Amino acid sequence: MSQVSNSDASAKFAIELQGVCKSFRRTQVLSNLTMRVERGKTFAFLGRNGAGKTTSIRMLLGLLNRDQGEVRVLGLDPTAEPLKVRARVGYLAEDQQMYGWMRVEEIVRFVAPFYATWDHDLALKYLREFELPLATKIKHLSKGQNVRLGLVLALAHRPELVILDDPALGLDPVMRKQFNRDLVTHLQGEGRTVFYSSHLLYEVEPVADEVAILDGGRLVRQADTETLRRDVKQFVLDRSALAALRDDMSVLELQRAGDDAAVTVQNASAVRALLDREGIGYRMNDLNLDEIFAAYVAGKVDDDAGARAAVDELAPQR
Ligand SMILES: Nc1ncnc2c1ncn2[C@@H]1O[C@H](COP(=O)(O)OP(=O)(O)OP(=O)(O)O)[C@@H](O)[C@H]1O
Repeated sequence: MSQVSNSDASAKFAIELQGVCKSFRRTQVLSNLTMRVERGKTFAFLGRNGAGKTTSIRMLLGLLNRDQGEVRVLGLDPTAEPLKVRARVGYLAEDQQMYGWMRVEEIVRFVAPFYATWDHDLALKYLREFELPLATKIKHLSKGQNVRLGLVLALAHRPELVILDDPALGLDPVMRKQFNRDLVTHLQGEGRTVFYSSHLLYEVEPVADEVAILDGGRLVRQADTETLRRDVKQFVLDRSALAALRDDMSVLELQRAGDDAAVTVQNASAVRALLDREGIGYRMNDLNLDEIFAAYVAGKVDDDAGARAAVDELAPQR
């Protein structure tokens, strides 16, 4: 089993979780979560509501203790050194509430002293670029302006790692797009690591280098986006051909389409080679990340045995 890093300066990974478990009372919320985020990457942390994303993020920030396992953020244990971690991390919470009575310019001055590395000129630059009115009280900002202000406060101390917890929650589709554009413009390409949690895959698809899919507190897949697109495909083939593939498909989802079966697999090149070898006709469909995400979290197939049972159910009886 690999070990987590112990030196912050040399840590290759901005985030490392090793065998992390967490329960609230008797409910297990995270089960043996192991995940690594390389520095400089934009990493999408995906899961449906309640999958355990916020719980994981609270651990990364040292706000919550794990029951088991190891956590390192920039090489530091956030439970042991929460302040050191917070000084180097920018954090934007979902639905972040700020002091409504403060003016934009006041909250920037209020937050600045918490960070030794605060760059006031940078804060002003972001405020200008995001067209945030300095003299307006926070309670009078629109939702979109509020999220952008949160981003300014999360970025102006030039953090090495930025953690965004469903940041675009509650924004309309146009604002979400704009927010992602802001993100790309201001974060990517500066060597920063961005850890972006969301339950909307299409939202992060254009910006993510790598994706982790969390389902019911378990990591079901971590891969770079290109690999996911290459490996996960849908095959449409005659149901009678299913039996030949029964033991060699890594099935995520299986649907009947008349006499055909539509099978989403996570080992497309192997399945393709097998079908070609067996002379079985098929159509192979590319999937977008939304469809891939749905196959992992909504597909009825949990494991190899489940996949075989599903194939048997769908294959025509002899
Ligand atoms: N303090 C707590 N006490 C009890 N249960 C909790 C607590 N915090 C979270 N949970 C439960 O843990 C599970 C995971 O919650 P979490 O907020 O981490 O999910 P999430 O993936 O961030 O979901 P969302 O997208 O809805 O924010 C949920 O079932 C939630 O009800």
